[in-house]
Amino acid sequence: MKSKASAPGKVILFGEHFVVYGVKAILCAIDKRITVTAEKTKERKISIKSNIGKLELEPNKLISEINSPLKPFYYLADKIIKNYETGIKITVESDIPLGVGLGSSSACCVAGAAAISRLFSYATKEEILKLAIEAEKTIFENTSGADCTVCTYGGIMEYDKKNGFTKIKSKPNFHLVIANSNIEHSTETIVAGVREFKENNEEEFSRLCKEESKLIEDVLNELKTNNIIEIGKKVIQNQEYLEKIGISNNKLKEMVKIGHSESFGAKITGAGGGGCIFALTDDSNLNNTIKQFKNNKYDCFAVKIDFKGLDTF
Ligand SMILES: Nc1ncnc2c1ncn2[C@@H]1O[C@H](COP(=O)(O)OP(=O)(O)O)[C@@H](O)[C@H]1O
Ligand SMILES: C[C@@](O)(CCOP(=O)(O)O)CC(=O)O
Repeated sequence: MKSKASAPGKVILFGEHFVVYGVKAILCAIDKRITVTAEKTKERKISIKSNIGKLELEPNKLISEINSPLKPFYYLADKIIKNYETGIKITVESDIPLGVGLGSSSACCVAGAAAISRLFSYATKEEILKLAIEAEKTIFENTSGADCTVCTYGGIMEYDKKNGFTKIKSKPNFHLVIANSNIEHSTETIVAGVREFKENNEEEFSRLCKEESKLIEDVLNELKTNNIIEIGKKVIQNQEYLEKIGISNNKLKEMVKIGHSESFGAKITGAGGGGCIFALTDDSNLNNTIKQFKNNKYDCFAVKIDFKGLDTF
């Protein structure tokens, strides 16, 4: 018997970095997925195969001793097979580029938790989310859980540190054109850089947090009526705030400019310093926005918001 599950990636639409200091952020799931297949094996081993490599180990190893990007899967399999006399084989298929802020790690943890646990018993989405966050902590100890939450439930969510997650009811029909800078970035290093900026510019940073909060409230209002033109203006404004805190660079600025030329607005998504930007479009300017990136030799692809979240089959 095989158990299969897939989970979407995500983008941060608004509020990255400021969210670390208590401001709300808005995230959405995207229609690019990771699919995980799990099956029981007679031999008591955990074997994992993915496009990024392979791992085969006995159960009961210490997670801290495993030096592999596949360790979240090992963590999940080891935990779940503890009470059973079985081995497990896991296969990962992905259409989410890795390490550029599009939530590949959360999609892996959510799809992995669902595929592996449902091989043995029915687990609710809440239980799967809890397991997925534990697995993600084997890579990022300080994860807020926001990414795994949006990958599990799909749609658009607001999130803040104090109040957690609230699903946003509207179902906007926009397309996001995502362009990849192909510059690797470390979220941790960039978050530390922003902390330094904050410490050296307390007043300015506090003002920017207030402006970002106001911007997010405006976006939440505009989302009720799907006002893409106004939302696009907020995208541009949010990018200005991100520039001020120093997470942009010449390449990202150029990409934002290209994205902006035909769309309603473009900004960095995620930590910055590298990774991706998105341009907000609808049917009227989607193709021209893609054309602009392609003419300038940038990798890009269009996504829509995923309203399904975790899927098991
Ligand atoms: N195709 C894949 N196969 C196996 N693991 C993956 C895959 N894609 C992502 N991962 C997991 O997610 C981690 C990447 O996480 P991260 O650098 O945060 O990227 P992202 O920003 O895409 O989430 C990898 O180290 C690995 O643990
Ligand atoms: C910069 C930050 O706000 C988001 C980081 O996003 P990502 O890892 O690039 O998806 C950090 C955080 O919220 O923990």
